[in-house]
Amino acid sequence: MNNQQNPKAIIVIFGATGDLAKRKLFPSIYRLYQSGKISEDFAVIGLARRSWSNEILRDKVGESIEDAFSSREDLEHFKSHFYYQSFDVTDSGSYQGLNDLILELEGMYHTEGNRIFYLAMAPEFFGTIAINLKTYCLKDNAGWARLVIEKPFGHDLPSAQLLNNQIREAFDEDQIYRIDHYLGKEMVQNIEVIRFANGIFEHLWNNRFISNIQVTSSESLGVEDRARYYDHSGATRDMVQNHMLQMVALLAMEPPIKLTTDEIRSEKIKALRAIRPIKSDEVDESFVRGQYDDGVLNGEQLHGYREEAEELANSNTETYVAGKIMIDNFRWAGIPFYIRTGKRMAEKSINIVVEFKDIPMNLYHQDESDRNPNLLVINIQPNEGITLYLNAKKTGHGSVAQPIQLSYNNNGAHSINTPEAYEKLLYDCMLGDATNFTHWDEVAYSWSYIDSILQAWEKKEPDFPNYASGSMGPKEADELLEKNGHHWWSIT
Ligand SMILES: NC(=O)C1=CN([C@@H]2O[C@H](COP(=O)(O)OP(=O)(O)OC[C@H]3O[C@@H](n4cnc5c(N)ncnc54)[C@H](OP(=O)(O)O)[C@@H]3O)[C@@H](O)[C@H]2O)C=CC1
Ligand SMILES: O=C1O[C@H](COP(=O)(O)O)[C@@H](O)[C@H](O)[C@H]1O
Repeated sequence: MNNQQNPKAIIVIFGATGDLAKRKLFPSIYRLYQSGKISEDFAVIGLARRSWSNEILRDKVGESIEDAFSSREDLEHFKSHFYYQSFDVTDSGSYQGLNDLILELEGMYHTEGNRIFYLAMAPEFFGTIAINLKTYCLKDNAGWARLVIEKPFGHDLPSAQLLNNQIREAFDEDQIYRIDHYLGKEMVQNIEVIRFANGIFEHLWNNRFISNIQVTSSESLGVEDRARYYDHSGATRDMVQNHMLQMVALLAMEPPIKLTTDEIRSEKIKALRAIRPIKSDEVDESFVRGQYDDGVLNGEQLHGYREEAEELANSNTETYVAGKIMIDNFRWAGIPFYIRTGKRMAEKSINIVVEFKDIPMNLYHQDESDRNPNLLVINIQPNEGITLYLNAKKTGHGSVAQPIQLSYNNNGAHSINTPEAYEKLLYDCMLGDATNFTHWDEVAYSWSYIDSILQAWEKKEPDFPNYASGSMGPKEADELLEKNGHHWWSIT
């Protein structure tokens, strides 16, 4: 890892006219600039087919950071670092022109040959771009070259493997930065610190003391204007294969021997490898899928998924998934990791609940139903913080125990913090720190796990829609936990 604090680089964004660039990348680069993390020595080249000019790109950049800039002068100066080139990634002639522009800007901005190629485009282009960058010697320069790849990384294991082979023809594994923006979220990064910097937790972090772990990422938004992508993907590929399994890996992994990229990744890989594969005839016992119907959320009447766009009218794509993941290793044997994620649910919330086992003889709660197990809750979004649920004496009532909460609130400047996550990850990439990016082996184990679930589902037509917009998902997701004597904890 390079410890240089003000990295210098040319950032080339493939797909600069798109949604991701506008909503996440431009604001993130601005915040890095504003906070002094990148100095004057950077330039951004935006590429896409439409015939924009530098001025048009700069205007768009300005619009995307409208609420954030500190002064007009500062904004104009920042925007002047942006350059646009009309570019078709499938046209080899374009790459020579890009090379010329990069060389010119490297001279102007003294970026020492450091280059980031950020692929903010549909994944079918990733392989072509990577190979062309090699063919036209764009990656063989005096400084470092890094390739940032957006999700989805493939559609299943074979397509991900194919894509990876194409990319690896041009770039080494340590030059590839596969983005999972959940790994840039402050409280997701906090999981390791909470676990490995606190004796009270790490000693209890196993199947002797933990009853179950629940990971929820619920969204109140629906499919919005991403129907074409989403209907081809569904919640399992969109959220479970990456974000949800990454959080499970961080919760389940063994302590790394050092806080280095390789050691942390190696422990995450081992955790993912230990996930028990699901046999196709057992999928229904462990996984539940759903699709949202119409319903009411915050007083607003909402359409069901199939009414959101014409092409969704007969869709059987799942917008909700809940599952029970078992990890077959010494630490976790027998302990379920429950996950759930879905669109158009009652609220936007990402949280982790670690439910501890009860003590052998509870003197204060003899009736099973009125026990309050100790919980460790990690709130990731929109609230950021940690809460420990304990039992303490009820004041003035003899020996009556009541649940209390010890809370730490980390809510800072960012409540809905996706751009902030991108900002951190982009900076990590500039520093050469790949810890919070996914290694190919993590991607491969995750696909291999979910492929069997998806294949089983493909064979059976679902009974959709099966949950109301504004609810917490289908009732089968509650039954999934009830079978084991558990229930979802409702945490806000
Ligand atoms: N948007 C989001 O919130 C998220 C997006 N992602 C991923 O990021 C990537 C980009 O997504 P998003 O920005 O939403 O997609 P968009 O469809 O909004 O943008 C696609 C971009 O690709 C350009 N493009 C398409 N074909 C070509 C071509 N042949 N040559 C050059 N440029 C081309 C388009 O510009 P033009 O038409 O001018 O050529 C446009 O700039 C995808 O992989 C997506 O899955 C991941 C997480 C979240
Ligand atoms: O990757 C994705 O994530 C978002 C949810 O991200 P969050 O940071 O707001 O939790 C999801 O809406 C989208 O469908 C998916 O592609």
